[in-house]
Amino acid sequence: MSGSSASLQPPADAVKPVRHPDAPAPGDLLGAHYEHCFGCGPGQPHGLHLEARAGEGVALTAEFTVQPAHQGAPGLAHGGVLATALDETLGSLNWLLRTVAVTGRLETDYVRPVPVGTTLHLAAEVTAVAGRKIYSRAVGRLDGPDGPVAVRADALFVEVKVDHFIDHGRPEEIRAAMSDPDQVRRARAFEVNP
Ligand SMILES: CCCCCCCCCCCC(=O)SCCNC(=O)CCNC(=O)[C@H](O)C(C)(C)COP(=O)(O)OP(=O)(O)OC[C@H]1O[C@@H](n2cnc3c(N)ncnc32)[C@H](O)[C@@H]1OP(=O)(O)O
Repeated sequence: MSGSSASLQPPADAVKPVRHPDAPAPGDLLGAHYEHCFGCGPGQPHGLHLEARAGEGVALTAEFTVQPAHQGAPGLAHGGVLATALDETLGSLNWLLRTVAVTGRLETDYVRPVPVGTTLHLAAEVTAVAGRKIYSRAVGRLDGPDGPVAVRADALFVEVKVDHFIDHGRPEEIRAAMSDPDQVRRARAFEVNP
C-alpha cells in the first residue's frame, strides 16, 4: 500500500522545478549544510553522516550506512532514523534550487526492514513548486541503487527566510553557524535568493 495524502498533491497552478544555474554539477558531492546536523554533519558522532550527490535536473542521490547506534528492533534500523535519512535527502534537494526550506510534511512508507550494516541508497527529486511550497519524493533501496525498495517518502517543504532560524534557533548555535569559515556551508544555511 502507498499513496500520499491530499495535502501532498501539488495544486493546479504548480510549476516544474527549475535547477538553479549555480547548483552543484551532476555527480558533485553536496557536503554537509551544518557541522552538527544529525542527518549530514561530520560533527555528530551518532549522526547519519548521509552523503548526497547532485543528479541531473532537481534530483540527487544519497547514501547512508546504518550503524549500531541507529537500531530500533535488534539488528534493524529504527523507523524514525530512516525517516530522518529521507528527510535529510529531501531537504538537500533545496540546495539545487538555492532555496532555504524546512519540512512541513513528510509521509513515509516502510516496505522492507533495513539491517544494521546496510547501506541505504536513496534517490530524490523535486516534482513541483507552488509559491513557497516545494513538493518532492524519495526512495531508499537496499544492496545498491537498483536494489529492492525499503522505504519511500513524499514531502512538502516550505521556503523560509533566514529569520526562521534566527527567531527560533539558539543564539549560540546561530552565531557559530553564521561565522562558519566554510563559505559554501554558510551560504547553504543562510543564503536566501529572491
Ligand atoms: C541552519 C540550517 C539551514 C539549512 C536548512 C536545511 C535543514 C535541512 C534539515 C532537513 C529538513 C528538516 O528537518 S527541517 C526541520 C523540521 N521542520 C520544521 O521544524 C518546520 C516547523 N514548521 C514551521 O516552522 C512552519 O509550520 C512552516 C515554516 C513549515 C510553515 O509556516 P509558515 O511560514 O507560517 O507558512 P504557512 O502559511 O503556515 O504555510 C505555507 C503554505 O504551506 C502549507 N503548509 C504548511 N505546513 C503544511 C503541512 N504540514 N502540510 C500541508 N501543507 C502545509 C500551508 O497550507 C500554506 O499553503 P498555501 O496557503 O500557501 O497554499
